[in-house]
Amino acid sequence: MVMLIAGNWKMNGLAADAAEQVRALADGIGRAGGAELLICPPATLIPIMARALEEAGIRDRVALGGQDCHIAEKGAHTGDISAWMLKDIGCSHVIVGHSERRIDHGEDDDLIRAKAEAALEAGLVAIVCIGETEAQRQAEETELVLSHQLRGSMPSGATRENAVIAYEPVWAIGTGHTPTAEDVAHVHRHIRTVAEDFFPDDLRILYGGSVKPDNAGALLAVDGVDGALVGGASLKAEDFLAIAAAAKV
Ligand SMILES: O=C(CO)COP(=O)(O)O
Repeated sequence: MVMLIAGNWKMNGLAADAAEQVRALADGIGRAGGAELLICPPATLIPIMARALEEAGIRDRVALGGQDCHIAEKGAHTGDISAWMLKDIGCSHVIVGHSERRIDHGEDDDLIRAKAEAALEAGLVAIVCIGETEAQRQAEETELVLSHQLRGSMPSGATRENAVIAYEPVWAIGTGHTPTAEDVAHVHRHIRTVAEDFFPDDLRILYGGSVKPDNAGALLAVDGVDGALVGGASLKAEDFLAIAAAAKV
């Protein structure tokens, strides 16, 4: 199975950065091996990146995605962006339920599931994020929390083609700390078992949280890891490509 290496730029990047990163991606794309590449820049940069990737001749190698979407197609929702709008500007994917949205914007599982279902309806692949906090980990509630988030936030009708699960332990995001390979294997096995209960397909499960060029090989080699969702290290094309190069083929 081809791995998906996804970059989440979060709220980073101006037009000049996008142009520079696309140039660097084009220069180094040969190093990415066979991995499927996706970048989710801030919404402001999506059309700029789409054009730049096209001009650089690598639009078919790098997919684009949003970082969030509204549940409705359109309407009076100031500041929001719909899945259909993302599709319209060239996105194929959208991240929903990232812990930063769950925490900063109080998003709950019901809302995230509705967003994921809107994404599917609009023809996007929904990347649904789940993950335990440090306190939940300390309380040994990881499996319980993940089961609950999975059951609550996965869209009905999820298939291998239209949905991806991203396991992102909140305590590993932006901290430089990562779970051990054994822990990642154990958690991914748990997620797969829960997901199998209600989806016929074997869904892709990405690992996210402090993935860097120097640990990508070890994390991506873990049984049950189908790719990575990369934050900080995706902002530099060189690092992003090095992570992609570490993907299993
Ligand atoms: O939140 C993440 C990706 O969505 C992970 O971020 P970092 O790779 O910066 O830890």
